[in-house]
This record gives sequence, C-alpha cells and structure tokens, in this order.
Amino acid sequence: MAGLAPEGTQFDGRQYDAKMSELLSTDGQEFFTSYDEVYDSFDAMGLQENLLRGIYAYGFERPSAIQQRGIVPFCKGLDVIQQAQSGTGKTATFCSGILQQLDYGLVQCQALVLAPTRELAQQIEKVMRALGDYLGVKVHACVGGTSVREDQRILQAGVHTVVGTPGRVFDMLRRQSLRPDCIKMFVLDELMKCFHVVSRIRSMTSSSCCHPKFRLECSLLQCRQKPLKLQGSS
Ligand SMILES: Nc1ncnc2c1ncn2[C@@H]1O[C@H](COP(=O)(O)OP(=O)(O)OP(=O)(O)O)[C@@H](O)[C@H]1O
Repeated sequence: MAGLAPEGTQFDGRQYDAKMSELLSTDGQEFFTSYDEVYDSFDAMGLQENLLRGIYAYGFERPSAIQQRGIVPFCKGLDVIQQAQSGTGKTATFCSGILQQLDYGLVQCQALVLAPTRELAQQIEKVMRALGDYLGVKVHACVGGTSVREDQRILQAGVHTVVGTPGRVFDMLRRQSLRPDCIKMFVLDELMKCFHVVSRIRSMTSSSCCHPKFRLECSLLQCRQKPLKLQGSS
C-alpha cells in the first residue's frame, strides 16, 4: 500500500493520515462496496433471540439510521467502515454484530475492539456487556492504568471479547496472556485516533512486539473484500 512505511522503518504519520483521509473520503465504487438493505426494526434483522432480549432490555426500541444499515452487514461478516456523527449509535452497531457472531461455547477471544482512550474502551465494554447479558458474553476491558496482573488473570480464565486501548492490548499480546489465534473480528473505533496511538507505540517499541497475526495498521487495507462504507447522521 503506497504511503505505508515498510516493516521496521520509521512510521510517517503525516503521509499515512493523508492516504487514509483520501481513502475514507472517496465515494468511488472502485474502493467501496455498495449495500442498500435497510432494516427498520431489530426483529427484522434475524438476530439471535437472546441478543434481541439484550437490545430491548437496554431500552432500544427502534434501530437508528446507521444501525438499520450496519448491523446486518456486520453480522454477515462483511468488512464495514461506519462514518456518522457522534451519538448516532455506531457503538451498538458493531457490538451487536460481534455479539451475533461469537461462538459462546468457545471461551477464547474471538473479537478485539480497539479504542484510542481508556474511557471510550470502558464505555464500549459496558455496552457490549449489557447487550450481551442474556447471551452470557464474557467481555473484558484491557486498558492502561489498571492492574496488569488482574488483566492477565481475567484473560487466562477466558473471555469471548476484549475491548481495549492499543498499549495495554499490545502488552497482553506480548505477554501471551491475550492469544490472537481465535480472533476473527476486529473493530477500530475512532479509526484515525487509533492509528495515531498505534504509531506512537510503534515508535517506542520494536516491531517484534506485534504478533505476526496481528498487523494493526494494515487491517483496513487487508480487508477480505472491498469494504462497505456506511454513512448516517441520525
Ligand atoms: N437504537 C437506539 N435507540 C435508543 N437509543 C440508542 C439507540 N442506539 C444508540 N442509542 C443511544 O444513543 C447514545 C449514543 O449512542 P452511541 O454511543 O452508540 O453512538 P456513537 O455513534 O457510537 O457515538 P460516538 O461516536 O460518540 O462514540 C447512547 O446513549 C446510546 O445508548
């Protein structure tokens, strides 16, 4: 990918940002898949009964615009980029998509959500926990400023999903407390801010700290198919 520094070289944040902005702002179909299906109720989305119970128990009655377009493609395993104003329901969109696809019989981390700040990661963890209450989801927030030992204990006991900040998540991967082998879903919330955090970490650590299966900065660009770009305002 043009604009990305090769492995082991200095990360060029400005060049990277420019390339990402160019990619994310393009409306061209050469990069994005189009997807027109809209579901105006949660019931119509084909979600598991216990996920629906969690959604309604959380107080949601009707999906927001981005949820009407975004939950189902997430559930189908499509690569999705959501772009909408703050407070439009993006968090519940990807949380529902993850919760629908987890194998609850396998207590291994299958989904990783990265957020740029501790507060945001903890907030996402709460939403995931609440929506997944009836599914028995085991979710853990892996963020800096908390006990490393406690994180290790919880991860080793087994979780389905981790929501975290890049520094602590990398640390847990490096210590092999978090194993990436079963991770099949990966969400970057606040994409551009996450890349900034990661680029800072990369400049402080050797690239060998990153597990080879977990190449964060390439995730968007290594989508299995052209990503679906969803835009919504309410
Ligand atoms: N379908 C819904 N019905 C009612 N309330 C909802 C619905 N979806 C989300 N909300 C509520 O709207 C608020 C904003 O949602 P959320 O945090 O998911 O938005 P967001 O787009 O992720 O925002 P941000 O970009 O700031 O992270 C939350 O209080 C959430 O509980």
